[in-house]
Order: sequence, then structure tokens, then C-alpha cells
Amino acid sequence: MSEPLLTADAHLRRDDAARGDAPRKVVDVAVGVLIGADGRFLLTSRPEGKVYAGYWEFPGGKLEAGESVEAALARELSEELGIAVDPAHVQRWREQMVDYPHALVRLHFCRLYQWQGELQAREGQSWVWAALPVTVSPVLPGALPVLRWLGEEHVPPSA
Ligand SMILES: Nc1nc2c([nH]c(=O)n2[C@@H]2O[C@H](COP(=O)(O)OP(=O)(O)OP(=O)(O)O)[C@@H](O)[C@H]2O)c(=O)[nH]1
Repeated sequence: MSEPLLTADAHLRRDDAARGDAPRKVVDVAVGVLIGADGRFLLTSRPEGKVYAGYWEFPGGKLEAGESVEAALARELSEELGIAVDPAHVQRWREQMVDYPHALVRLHFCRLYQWQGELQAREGQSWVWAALPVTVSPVLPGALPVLRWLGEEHVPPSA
């Protein structure tokens, strides 16, 4: 399901249209909503050195050239958290475009109930198994809609 465009931190925006810049390229991002047996979901903090460092988000990252969302998510979760994911277990959920001052991103949110291995913070990030309402902050603007969807929709603890 595709959601309406979300504009984040508009006050930081350069006015590209007024400057006559070319339309911005869309960056595709695979994002995992990992749901544990108790129904809690995984949030990770963005590592130092990235935009919005310290903000809480769902783990994932940009697709490489020619990569599917499922394969990109499996790769990112291995690189960031050291867990093994079978792309066949990745369940596409919703798509959200977010217009940030730094990038225009298309977030492919996927649900995931199965993976192998223990979590490791391979990029120095923190993680938390969260429930609603979340107690960590700040949450990345592009992760906020997921919290709303999780609240609106009954997400079974296992599937
Ligand atoms: N992983 C993740 N990214 C998100 C979420 N919400 C959201 O807007 N984004 C945006 O999606 C983009 C993901 O980029 P990233 O920097 O995490 O990806 P990456 O690890 O491939 O980046 P790098 O290799 O350039 O460091 C960022 O612009 C980030 O702000 C989310 O919940 N999870």
C-alpha cells in the first residue's frame, strides 16, 4: 500500500524549484519491522556520522543497483545487526515517500517474523524491543508513520 507523501523538516529546505534545480532523484530504502514472539518490534538508533544520528528508526538501508527490496533488507540486517534473513520471509507491508531536506526517499517497509542469529550492534548503534507507546526519542520523521500503522492495525505476534 502506498501512503501520501510526507514532508519532513520543511523549515530546513532549500527551495530547489525556485533555484531552478533539477527534480530530485528518489532513493529507494528497504526497512524492516522485526516483530518478536511477544509482539514487540525492534527500533535501532542511527549511528554517529549519519544524518539524523541518534534518532530512532527501523533497521534497513538503501537499495544497491539492481537489488530487490527483499535482498537489500537481508543484506542490511546482516551488515548492521549480524542476523541472517531469508528474503522469502520478508513480507512487504507499506510504501512511504518522505521528502527530507537531504534526500527524497521511498521507504519500502516490510514485516519480518523470522530471522536467525543473535542481534549484534555492528555499527555501534543501540536497539530496543519496543511496544506502543514507544518510550524512546527522538524518532526519525520517516519512522513515525509506522508507529501509527502498528497502532491502527492488529499485528499478530507471530505469523
Ligand atoms: N533505515 C531506515 N531509514 C529510514 C527510516 N525512515 C526514514 O526516513 N529513513 C531514511 O532512509 C534513508 C536510509 O538511509 P541510511 O543512511 O540509513 O542507509 P544506508 O545505511 O544504506 O546508508 P549509507 O550506506 O549511505 O550510510 C535515510 O535518508 C533515512 O533518513 C527508517 O525507519 N529506517
